[in-house]
This record gives sequence, C-alpha cells and structure tokens, in this order.
Amino acid sequence: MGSMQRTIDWADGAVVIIDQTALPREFRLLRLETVDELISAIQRLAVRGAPALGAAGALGVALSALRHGGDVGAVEADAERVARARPTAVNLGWGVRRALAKLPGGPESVLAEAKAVLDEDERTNRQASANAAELILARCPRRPLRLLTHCNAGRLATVGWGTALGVVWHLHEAGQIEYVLADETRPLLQGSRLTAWELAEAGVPYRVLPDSAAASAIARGMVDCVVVGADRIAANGDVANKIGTYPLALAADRHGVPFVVVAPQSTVDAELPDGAGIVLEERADAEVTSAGGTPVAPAGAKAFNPAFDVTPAELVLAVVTEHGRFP
Ligand SMILES: CSC[C@@H](O)[C@@H](O)C(=O)COP(=O)(O)O
Repeated sequence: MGSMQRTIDWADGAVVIIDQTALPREFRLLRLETVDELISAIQRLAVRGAPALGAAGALGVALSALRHGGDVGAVEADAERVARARPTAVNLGWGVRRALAKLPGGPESVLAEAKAVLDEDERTNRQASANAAELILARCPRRPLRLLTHCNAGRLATVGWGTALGVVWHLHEAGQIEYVLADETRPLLQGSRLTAWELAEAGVPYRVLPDSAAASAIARGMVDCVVVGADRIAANGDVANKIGTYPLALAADRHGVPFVVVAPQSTVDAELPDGAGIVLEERADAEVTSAGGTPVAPAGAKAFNPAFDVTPAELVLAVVTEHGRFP
C-alpha cells in the first residue's frame, strides 16, 4: 500500500509528503501549505534525505512565489530561510537556487522548475544506483551478495527509487542479494524505522543491527560490500553522511571490504575543496538522552549529538553518481 506514492510531491497548490515521523507505525501523508510548515517538516525530519531535501527546497520557493507573486524580496527571504532549515545536505540549497533562478519568469515558471527537479530525481537515482550495482558486481566476487547499509538512502530519502537502497533494488531484481544488514542508525533510527520498512515492502531478506555491531559483522566476514548515500561530497571525494558512516568506513578498510557511496551529482559541492569545510548539523540533546520520548539519562545530562560525520576520500572505494565514478 502506498508504494507508488512519491516521498514528496506537488498536489492542488500544496506540498504533499509521506510523514516519515509516523513510519513504520502508520503510512500517512501531510499537506504543507506554507513555507513555515515546510521548514518545520524539514527540521523535524518528516521529510529528510539529501535528494528529497533538494525537492523540498525547490517546492518551498514555488510555495513562496505563488503566495507573494511579484514581491521578489519576500520570495528571496523565504528562499534563504528554506535553504538554511538544515545545514549539511547540499541538495537543499541546490534545489532552492534552481527554482529561484526562474523567478524572473513568474511563479508558474518557478513551479515548473520545481516539478522538473522532482521528475529528474527518480531517473537520476536509478542511473546512479545502476552504475554502482555494476561496480559492486565487478568488485565483489561472492554470490549472492551480502550488503550493509546505514541510515536510509532509499526511496524515502529521495523523490523516488533511492540511492544506496536503489542499488539493492537493482541487484534484488537480478537475484543477486542474499541479505541486507541495516544499521538501526541511532539516535533517530532511520535504519530500523525506514530502511527496514522499505526492505520488508520489497521482499528483500534483511536484519536490523545496532550500529555498534556493524564493525563486528564486517570483521566476522558477514559483509561483501558497504553501500551508503551522502549528504555532501567535497571536490576531493570526502563524504559527509549520517553519523556513524565514518566508523563503518574504518572497519571496512581494516577488513578489506569495499565501501561504496551512491549519490546524484547534485550532492557534489564542487566549490568545497575537502570535507573540512562541511558544516555538520548538531541536534537536540533530548534525541540522545531520551528513547521513544522517555528519558534514559539522568535529568540535565548533556549530549554530543552531531547528525553527520565526514569520511575521508581515501577510505571510499568509489563515489558513484549518474555520470559514473566521481571525480
Ligand atoms: C539518499 S540519502 C543520503 C543521505 O541523505 C542519508 O544517508 C542521510 O544521512 C540522511 O540523514 P537525515 O538526517 O535522515 O536527513
């Protein structure tokens, strides 16, 4: 049910998203009619994942342009607020800039550009993940393959199809997947809530594991390849992705397991020479000091809660986009 629904779309003058805070308990859609509602949905991760945030950025500018018409200053101010809703995924600002560039043509051309961003997304991710699937088949001799992934880089992180999980869909169609290990992805559990839900829907054999068990799984020879998405890729190939990605890359390197990153070209920040310049979002202490809304740490406990980390290019076998290997 709901499997053909886009993660984020435009319908009857509003942005419609799959509410990712409700999954897997409930599949429900949210209608966002204002820029403020969209920004709030981005910040509480009701819509999330770098490519989906690119679409959200473009649609946010469309919402504003349709509301403010010829008031360029008002639309530019809204665009700036949307672009700053979260700092790490470069796609958010990319989507905003693409739509904003069409403002001189009027609100309808802004909306048309936002819709083009959405339409391109699935095509691009299918191609990027097909390229990565080919590379993995060439580099990993064991059949069928046992993959490990982190966070959610599935259709829920994009408008449709997905990036790292897109690789799984291609390989599963070809009968080449034995199983997928899905890191639960502390603290917000995108792995156990979202990736597991997608894998179950698609009928792919999987197990959820604590993030802290991933290095052991790699060391015990249970993983042929680690495949993840990205939030921002610097010009030298350093990769920012969900917190916990860097330790996976270290473990994979130590045990000679290929570590592959799959992303659309829009996730490359060509102006950034290396990963040192990437702003890593820090989120609220309560996400760590509570579990499911119940406090688990002593009252007043402080947390270190970065949402992302940076994996240096030297630990990455390949960054794969729709154009092939990057750079
Ligand atoms: C194709 S999604 C790639 C990344 O955006 C994904 O792995 C990730 O880190 C998402 O983080 P999130 O905080 O859930 O937005």
